Amino acid sequence: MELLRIENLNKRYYNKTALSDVNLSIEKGKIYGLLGPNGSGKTTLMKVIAGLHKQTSGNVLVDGEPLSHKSKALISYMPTENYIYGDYKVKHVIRFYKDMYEDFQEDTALKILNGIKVDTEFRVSKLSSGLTGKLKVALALSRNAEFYMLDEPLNGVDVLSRDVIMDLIMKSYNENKTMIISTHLVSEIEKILDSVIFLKDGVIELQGDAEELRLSKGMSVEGLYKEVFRNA
Ligand SMILES: Nc1ncnc2c1ncn2[C@@H]1O[C@H](COP(=O)(O)OP(=O)(O)OP(=O)(O)O)[C@@H](O)[C@H]1O
Repeated sequence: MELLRIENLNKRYYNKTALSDVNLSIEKGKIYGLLGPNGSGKTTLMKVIAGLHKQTSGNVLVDGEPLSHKSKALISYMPTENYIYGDYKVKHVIRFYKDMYEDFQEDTALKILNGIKVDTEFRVSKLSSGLTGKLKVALALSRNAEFYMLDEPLNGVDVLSRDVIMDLIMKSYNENKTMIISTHLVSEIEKILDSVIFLKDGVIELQGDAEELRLSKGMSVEGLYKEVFRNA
């Protein structure tokens, strides 16, 4: 069943075209990889879907309806930038999320943070970049949302932390949840993706089922990515 439909979406910042005639259908219960190099438009696309940027033209429909307060509440969006106030202790961030989001599950957050050894008495500014990355993902996944968008969750964290983050994503996923994960670290993320979207200079270059693409093209998604973006 379709959760999100994007029709003829264009986004321009002044004279820069960030997204050009994007058409997409996102089905419920799947994990999508939004893959592309720096500047390809991944963050812009997520911000438009999250309702944080207004498109220049085109339609974004969630459950068949244009973006609204109601549809935005279904989406748990993790921005790529470090948005958490550094002077807060982790426990204050949790309180903030609890106040901010009706679907935030404090017990889940505390369990995840305990499991990944993030002390809630710690100040956010004192966390390593690996722990900050894990905290951001843990907060986004602790919302009982229908639709998760994680923008570059593997960026700036070491290889071991990447494994922990992927494990968190897989443990919180179930067939009632839909996820879009953006990254340029394709080899790491490939194994958890059902479907892939290649974005190049604001244009969807390729999209499809990850397994079907591997079979039809005779290579991994990473191999395909390198082929498509080699001259980007
Ligand atoms: N606020 C803005 N004003 C002007 N141009 C912008 C703005 N935000 C993004 N852009 C431009 O739009 C294009 C797409 O940027 P975007 O951040 O969406 O790409 P991205 O794939 O997420 O890249 P990255 O991985 O570097 O975050 C880039 O050329 C970028 O410079």
